[in-house]
Amino acid sequence: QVAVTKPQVVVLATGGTIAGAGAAATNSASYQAAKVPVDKLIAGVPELADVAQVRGEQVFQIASESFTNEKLVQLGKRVSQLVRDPAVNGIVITHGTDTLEETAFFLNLVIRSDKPVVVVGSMRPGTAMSADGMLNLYNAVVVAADPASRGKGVLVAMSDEIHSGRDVAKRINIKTSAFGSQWGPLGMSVEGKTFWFRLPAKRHTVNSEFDIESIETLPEVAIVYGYGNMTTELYDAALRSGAKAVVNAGTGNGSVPNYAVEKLKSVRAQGVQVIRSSRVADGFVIRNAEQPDDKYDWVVAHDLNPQKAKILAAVALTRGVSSQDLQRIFWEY
Ligand SMILES: NC(=O)C[C@H](N)C(=O)O
Repeated sequence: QVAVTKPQVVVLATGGTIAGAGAAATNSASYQAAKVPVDKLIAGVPELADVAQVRGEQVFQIASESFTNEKLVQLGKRVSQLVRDPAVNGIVITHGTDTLEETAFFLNLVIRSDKPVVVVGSMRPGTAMSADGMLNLYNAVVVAADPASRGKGVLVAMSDEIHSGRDVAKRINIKTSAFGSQWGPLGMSVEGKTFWFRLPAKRHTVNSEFDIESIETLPEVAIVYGYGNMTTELYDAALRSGAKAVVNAGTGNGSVPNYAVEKLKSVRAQGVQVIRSSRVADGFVIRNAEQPDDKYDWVVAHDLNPQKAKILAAVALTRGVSSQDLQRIFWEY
């Protein structure tokens, strides 16, 4: 009998609700995130051994709202190291769901490998009734172990769906079906198998011009939320914070109130990039509509939500790009 070696999958644990614990089985929303260590998470799903040779590494133990740029860079460098190990077939990252879409997009931009990198979280702690973490983790390992997942960019496995790390966003915070993609999921995982329906059209991972190996820090990028009767002093605060770019999470098509235009022009005049994005959940900003972006030398975020636009701007600005180049990057990634 020939011994069949299973694919090697490394689970990098960072905390979140998937590692959370509550006082009672009825506590689906009140619990402490980032409590359960990675080995216990893996041991909790013995079926993982049918899919892959799985080993865990505890990178952080935090709720994802506490992720910082330093932690993003540290995690990215560890992923990059592991994917260059010929013995490793795929990576799973367990992560809190609050900023999961930011980390997944960041890795999608800077990991230069076609090996599957899959980010996963849960909406209920493992101690709750109908906890979703076990199946999500199982599905994530299935996706990471499957050669069919290669070359599709960083993926997110949540609630049986496989999403592109670029498109996916947390859309509701009280349901297990919390994540969705504006342009639909790429596929599904069902009973240990993956099913694919579409591919990402934007540049990612192996085709990216960015590489975590040459990134040591990320510049500050601030988001200013647009609303009726908004306080334009928020832009001043962004400048004081040392931001190299300001993402305007504008109303509608990234619109800017008439009383805020001069302020934003002065932000740009001080060498800070201005990126028009939309506060609409599935927003899509058209260049030179609402505001004359060519004239003001502003950039539009295309279909990226403000927090994704922040990630792309931070990665692009590690290179000190011009506003024209920044706009090209926003069309291409
Ligand atoms: N569902 C979760 O994971 C929420 C938690 N606050 C986190 O992002 O870590």
